[in-house]
Amino acid sequence: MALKIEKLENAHVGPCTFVIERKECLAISGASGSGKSQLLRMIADLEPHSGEVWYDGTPQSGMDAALWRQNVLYVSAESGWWRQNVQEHFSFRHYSEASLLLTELGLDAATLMAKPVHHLSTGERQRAALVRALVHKPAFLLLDEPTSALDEQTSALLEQLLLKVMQQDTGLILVSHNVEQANRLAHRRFLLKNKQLVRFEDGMEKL
Ligand SMILES: Nc1ncnc2c1ncn2[C@@H]1O[C@H](COP(=O)(O)OP(=O)(O)OP(=O)(O)O)[C@@H](O)[C@H]1O
Repeated sequence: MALKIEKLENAHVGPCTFVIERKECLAISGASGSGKSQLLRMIADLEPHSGEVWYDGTPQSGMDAALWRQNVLYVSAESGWWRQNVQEHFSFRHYSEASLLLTELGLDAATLMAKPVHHLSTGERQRAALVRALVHKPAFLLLDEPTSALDEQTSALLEQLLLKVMQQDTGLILVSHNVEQANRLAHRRFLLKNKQLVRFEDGMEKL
């Protein structure tokens, strides 16, 4: 039950090759513009690329794109919303689970669900976007700076939730500038440098 990334490459990043198992967290850091988001977006099949990604033995090129993105789900730091109110982005069958998750993230679920998206704060929108992804129970979750708009206390709630999600069989690829957060969550850390992923441990590049 793994996601295998093989020689994945576009003009901005790669070729990158690595494997991540479910229940595992792999953190990627790197300078602004080094290609972290591009890498996640290629893995989620949201950017043209060469190379291949395999999900539990099935290649990305052999799976319907919508199904792929449900299993290998990218959550951007700046989420897109397409309807007026938050609750319109959740199907009825996901509503109670979404409410529980929003509460775990320190939000008043009923109030937030009823709000127009454009009335949410940046941090509220960021948490709601994560919940919108989690209700689909992805096998692998690709998180792009998931706490960039959150205070320390709320970030801790989100990290607790991510640990729980991992225990429930989801693999995480976490892009984060927050070293402490990467150390708390990740089993392995990588640095993206000169378009390549370099193993990174104890603040040192590992050859
Ligand atoms: N749609 C696009 N068209 C052209 N170039 C792009 C596009 N998106 C990203 N790039 C370029 O690709 C490179 C990598 O961008 P990317 O967003 O992956 O960086 P990042 O490491 O995630 O940066 P940050 O930490 O600032 O979010 C940058 O040079 C960026 O300008």
